[in-house]
Amino acid sequence: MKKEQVVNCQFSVWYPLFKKHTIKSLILPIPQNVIDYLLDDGTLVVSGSENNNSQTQANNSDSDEEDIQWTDDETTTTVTAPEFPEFNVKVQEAINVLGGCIFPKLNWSAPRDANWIALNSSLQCQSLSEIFLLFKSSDFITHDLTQPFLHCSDDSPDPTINYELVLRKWSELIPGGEFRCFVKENKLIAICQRDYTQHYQHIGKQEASISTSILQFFRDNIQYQFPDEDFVLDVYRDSSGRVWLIDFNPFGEVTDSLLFTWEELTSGKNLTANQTQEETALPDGPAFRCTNSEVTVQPSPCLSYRIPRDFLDLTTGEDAYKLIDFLKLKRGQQEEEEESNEEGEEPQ
Ligand SMILES: Nc1ncnc2c1ncn2[C@@H]1O[C@H](COP(=O)(O)OP(=O)(O)OP(=O)(O)O)[C@@H](O)[C@H]1O
Ligand SMILES: [Mg+2]
Repeated sequence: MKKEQVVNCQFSVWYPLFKKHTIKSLILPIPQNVIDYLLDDGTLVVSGSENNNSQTQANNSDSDEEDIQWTDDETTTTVTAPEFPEFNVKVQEAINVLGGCIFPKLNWSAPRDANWIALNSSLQCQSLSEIFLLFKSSDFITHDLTQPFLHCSDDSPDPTINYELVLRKWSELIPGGEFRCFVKENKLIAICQRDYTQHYQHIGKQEASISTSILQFFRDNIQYQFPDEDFVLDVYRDSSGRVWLIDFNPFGEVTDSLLFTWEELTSGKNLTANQTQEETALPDGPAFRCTNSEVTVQPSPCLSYRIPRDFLDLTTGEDAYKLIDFLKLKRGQQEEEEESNEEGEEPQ
């Protein structure tokens, strides 16, 4: 994979070319101080909300009246969230233009690994502070900011990247309608169900018509129009059968090959489909793979980014037995420590 391929998959490169086939979106350049804030590990406090300010002021006036000294601990420092008033206004205006609810991305990635941290467990945002919370919690966003050219084979210096906040109008996409398409030398060679962790009955049944409509969409609107000849295309087939463009990704290791392997895709050899495809496959059409039965259902790959279930149960206090186990464990540890302290004492 070449650095130029990665550059070409940035949202602001492809969006102007394919605007009418995808979800309405707005792109805002990100100021350097905001990038610094996103990269700063220490500042977990989330800024960007005017509501936060007014709340803090109200609290301050309360405490003035009562004159309570909450803490005199010298080690306690108050971390205040940095504010970006101008950027905040621009983002809020853009969110309003897009109908009030948006899906946020950086040049390439969405914070898919961080949705569990959001109050609604979703990537739907209505303000900059919600976007910041997701971005600051996401390894995928950090990847875009720190190593966008990982796995590139050319030694040339890294191209300069202008970071941009992409705001996409929120759309309720049904996971069973999403497909990833692999394009090599301008030929659509493979199509895969995007959410391969689940079995969707309709996909297996409608394989031929899904394949035909995606191939038609590709030929009419994408082929020879993207600045590269190798790329990965994500599409959505809505309930009326219309195909929409969702995203472009580099043709290489950084992109998840789902039910195919990169070896198969790059060599083009053994690029066979599901066994069922034999009767339905288009001659010379793309190989099509989907999850065929409940047996092959897998856990979501993003689950590993979440905090362990036990932590969650303990913090919510929902599982009393886990709390008891935890306290027993703690007591056991204390007793062990006390014993070892006693043993370690030197006779006088
Ligand atoms: N506008 C939108 N509204 C709601 N959900 C969306 C929207 N755009 C994308 N999604 C959902 O989010 C998922 C990820 O979106 P997208 O492909 O843009 O992210 P990505 O970071 O590029 O992912 P990948 O790393 O797999 O390429 C999509 O599969 C879709 O389910
Ligand atoms: Mg993508």
